[in-house]
Amino acid sequence: MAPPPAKRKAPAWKGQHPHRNKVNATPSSTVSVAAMPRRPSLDGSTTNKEREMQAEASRRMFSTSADGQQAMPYSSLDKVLDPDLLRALDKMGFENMSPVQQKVLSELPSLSTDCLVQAKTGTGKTAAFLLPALQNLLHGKRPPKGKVGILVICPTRELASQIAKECDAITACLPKKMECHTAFGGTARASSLNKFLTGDPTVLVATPGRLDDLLGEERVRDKFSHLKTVVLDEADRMLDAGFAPAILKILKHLPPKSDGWQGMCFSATLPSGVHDVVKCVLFPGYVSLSTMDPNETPTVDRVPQFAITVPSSSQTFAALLALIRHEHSQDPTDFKAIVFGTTANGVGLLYDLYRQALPEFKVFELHSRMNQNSRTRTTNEFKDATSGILFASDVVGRGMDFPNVGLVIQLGLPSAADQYVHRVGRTARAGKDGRAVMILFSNEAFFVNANPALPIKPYPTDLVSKAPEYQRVIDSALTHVEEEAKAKAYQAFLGYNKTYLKKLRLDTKGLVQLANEYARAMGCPEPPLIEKRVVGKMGLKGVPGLRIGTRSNGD
Ligand SMILES: Nc1ncnc2c1ncn2[C@@H]1O[C@H](COP(=O)(O)OP(=O)(O)OP(=O)(O)O)[C@@H](O)[C@H]1O
Repeated sequence: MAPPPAKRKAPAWKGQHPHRNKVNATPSSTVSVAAMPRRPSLDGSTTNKEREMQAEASRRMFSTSADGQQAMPYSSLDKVLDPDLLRALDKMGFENMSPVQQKVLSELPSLSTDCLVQAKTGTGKTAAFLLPALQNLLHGKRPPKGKVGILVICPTRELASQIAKECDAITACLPKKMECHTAFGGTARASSLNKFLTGDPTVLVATPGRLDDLLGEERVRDKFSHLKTVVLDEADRMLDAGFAPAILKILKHLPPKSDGWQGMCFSATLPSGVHDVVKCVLFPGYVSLSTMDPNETPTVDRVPQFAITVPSSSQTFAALLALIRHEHSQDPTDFKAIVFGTTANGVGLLYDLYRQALPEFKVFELHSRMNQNSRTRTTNEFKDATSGILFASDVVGRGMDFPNVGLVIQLGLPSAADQYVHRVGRTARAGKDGRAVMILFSNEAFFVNANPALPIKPYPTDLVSKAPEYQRVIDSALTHVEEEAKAKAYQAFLGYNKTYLKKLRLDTKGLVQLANEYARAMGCPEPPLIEKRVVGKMGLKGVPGLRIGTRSNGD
């Protein structure tokens, strides 16, 4: 039986913090770095080469901290963080703190203070919330075995898995393994619940839907009786109209805030109203930290951003093909790109189409119409890929860390400017460079002028005039795409754009005409059939141009 781990020294940070006076709230500046290595594997183990590459990236990625001074090495926190956490960070190649990590670890009155933290995409917020929470667990009153000490809630399944892997890497050197469990939809409820109930889930990373479902059981609620920290990652998204009801229900099932658990809210975008909604998680008097100047562009400084406007939706496919070919010709080495579409079925169509139109590229698809196993497999494959094109919906629009993505393309209107920022944040991560291009058709072009804070410029090369030569490739590729896939994309196009009629300056008749143009662009000889009940649900009953009926192999 190994001797019990030596009693851990109380952290020096309870006294004067060695760095507190050196860091203030001026915006960070970061420099581009060499390619980021493959991420540490699940247990945090990395080969020496990978570790050195990450360390090199760390040295250069955050060569200036949030206040323009030299970034602090983690080795300087030997009196702040547990030595086993520091050892794991060293193995992961986290040699210097990122600006947000430095702020959180050196500016909070204590590591158990409630905080609202804003930092640009790809700058290490995950470790910035895991480290204080884990330090408190290791050096505070540890919850009894089997009880949850840290609860992290995030918007998507893939992000929950990613945060759990980072937690496993950071705790990999602890003398006693710290279990980090996940709870999200699409996975077998019974088996993951059984593991959770019989295991020692010191950390749980969950999406709201599944967590809310599980908390309906008394035996699950009992596991949270000694909760120490609750983190909302992508906090503005977690507290928006979509997720807030589930978050409030979850909080009702947890011990009351008066029990003293720490709340932490993190995001790259924090709209002004966020201060009203974080009250459900943060104590009054919580500390706000930001590595961004209020007037700074919300996207990562180094990312040149462009927009291409095509006359109508029928030129979108050819314009996208021209753009990918042009961007690849400018930087053919390790060409790794993400193309965001607006709906799952629209993304599925893009994947089917460009697999044919771009046979020399490895293409991937990720969206909510796929089963979880396929989503997980594709996520891991694209994380490890050195090149390829991922066609994705917003299921990976926030938080997801795909190393070395050099280009993000967005087709169609993002749901909001903040979503645009998060999508762009899938490139230029960890200090690396990146580029971002939007392809909009004329009705959507208002987005650029409506968001002057976004540094979006016209794309420097005229691709629209080249579209006809690419249209031939698209037309040929479309002959290999199933009619049902086109019909689903057509229906999704109607449903998505119906919510933006006012912004698109369209009436329902104009919307159907636009959708029918899109159908022609997909090579449909006539608009696909759409069921009467679907037309009714969309509020398009009686609008001319629709073909009402049941498709032979439709849903
Ligand atoms: N101190 C560090 N040294 C080296 N690499 C780091 C450091 N901190 C984070 N990284 C790496 O930087 C990348 C981005 O980290 P992370 O995903 O936590 O960013 P984020 O700020 O949460 O991004 P987003 O806003 O998109 O959620 C990851 O690959 C992570 O491993």
